[in-house]
Amino acid sequence: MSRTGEQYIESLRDGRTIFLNGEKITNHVDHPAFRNAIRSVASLYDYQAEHADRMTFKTPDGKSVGLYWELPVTREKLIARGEAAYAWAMQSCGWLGRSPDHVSAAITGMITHLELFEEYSPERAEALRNYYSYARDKDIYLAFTLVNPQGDRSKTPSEHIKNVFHTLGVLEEKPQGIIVRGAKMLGTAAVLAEEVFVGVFNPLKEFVDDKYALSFALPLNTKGIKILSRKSYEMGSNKFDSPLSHQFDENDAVVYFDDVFVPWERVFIYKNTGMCRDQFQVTAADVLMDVQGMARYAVKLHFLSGLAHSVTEATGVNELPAVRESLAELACYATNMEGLFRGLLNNPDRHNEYYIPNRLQLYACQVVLQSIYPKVVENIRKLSGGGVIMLPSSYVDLANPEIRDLIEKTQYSTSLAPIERVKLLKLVWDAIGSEFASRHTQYEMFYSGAHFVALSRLYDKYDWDFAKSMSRGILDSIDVS
Ligand SMILES: Cc1cc2nc3c(=O)[nH]c(=O)nc-3n(C[C@H](O)[C@H](O)[C@H](O)COP(=O)(O)OP(=O)(O)OC[C@H]3O[C@@H](n4cnc5c(N)ncnc54)[C@H](O)[C@@H]3O)c2cc1C
Repeated sequence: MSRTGEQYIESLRDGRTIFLNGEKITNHVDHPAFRNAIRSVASLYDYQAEHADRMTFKTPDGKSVGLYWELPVTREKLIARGEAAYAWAMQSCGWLGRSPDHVSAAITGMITHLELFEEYSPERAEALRNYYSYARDKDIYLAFTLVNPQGDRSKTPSEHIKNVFHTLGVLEEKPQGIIVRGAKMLGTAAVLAEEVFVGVFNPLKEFVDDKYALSFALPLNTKGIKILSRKSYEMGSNKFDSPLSHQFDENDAVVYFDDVFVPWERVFIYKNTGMCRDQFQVTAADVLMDVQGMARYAVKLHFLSGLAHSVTEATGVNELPAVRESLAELACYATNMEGLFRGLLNNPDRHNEYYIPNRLQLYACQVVLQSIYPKVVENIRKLSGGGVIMLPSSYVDLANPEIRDLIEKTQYSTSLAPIERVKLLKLVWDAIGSEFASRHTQYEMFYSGAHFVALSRLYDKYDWDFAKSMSRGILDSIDVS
């Protein structure tokens, strides 16, 4: 049997250091800022255990673990991994960006290109291979921190001369490992996960920035790791008023490494800028990871399309031609993303014995994904009008007979009873207008890198010669002599 939600919850009682609202949190598992999101993840593990036949596979020593750890040695295995990601995404309607199938898939994607690590360093390759087996067999939930804190983006980390450990770097090398100090910008789900995987996404200057060119993984309760949580959207919420924030606020945090010891067996890249780049841009880390990203996004767009349709039914405008067009646009985005996701699964490349989604197609998906999300939100805002604001202050209003009577009179709809109308519009606001919603827009726009980075990756990978060959043919056929 694969791990259960309860086992996952117990594993989080590990004494990690989290700061929130001026306090060090002692029991984050039951804390009102995090407890529901943790239980939402737990329910994913329960779902996985209940549907083990299509969500898990057996490790060499017979344990059942999530398909995201499986090496895609056949096309069918790649498709099964995608379907499992889709099934998990359906459990949160796409609102859990960093479910446990995200970073685990990145590590699996590094293993498909293990020769790259072996060429670089047999010791580091062995560390990665052993870590993969360890994390897979325990079905560990990982967060990751790849991006350096912004500081001054016109400078590389070593050029921050007044604060050289602003960005995480090596402080000291020891016989048994290294001591690291400094911050990584954001660890989404760092309060929910069991371990953190560290790498580098930003460009580094070879030789100049070597001490920042690291990759390693550690349990989140390791001495010296400090998780600085952003504001919790779950805290103080309730399911009636904030149905999404209440259960799916996966949290984001600055992760600070306060002189943390990393044993060599957990170090995968040490002082090598090129490997830090190749870890995500040459191996299948990003493409396998984004099988989850694209599945989740397609599900989320379907959810948002349905929500928009429900709003227009509630306000009686759904059959107006202009409204049908707006709704069709949403359906088009959702259907296109579904197609792009399925294209990734069904049109793989081969590397060694592995079936790997096509990198150019993934890059194109990321560019489209980042661009359309704000448009989707704007579209639903337009369709919703002021209805998402004309709402009772909280569920407590319903307990007061005088206010409830007024709510029943004012929340009129031909398709919904007044309280149902309120419930629907509160859900819409939490999806498109609340602080939780706004963070989601930022997430979709940035989680795979800033837009200019996504465009640049696509530019570099695209087959311009093929594209230009057609016009070349026409141009060459024009004889001006
Ligand atoms: C909600 C959320 C969750 C996240 N979770 C994680 C996580 O779990 N792990 C993780 O590692 N990272 C995470 N990130 C970080 C994410 O990967 C970064 O936001 C992303 O890589 C962009 O980097 P940045 O935010 O530092 O933007 P910057 O690099 O500072 O760029 C900001 C803007 O400045 C402009 N700009 C900057 N440089 C240039 C340039 N050279 N040319 C043109 N324009 C430029 C662009 O307009 C750009 O959009 C998360 C981000 C968000 C918003």
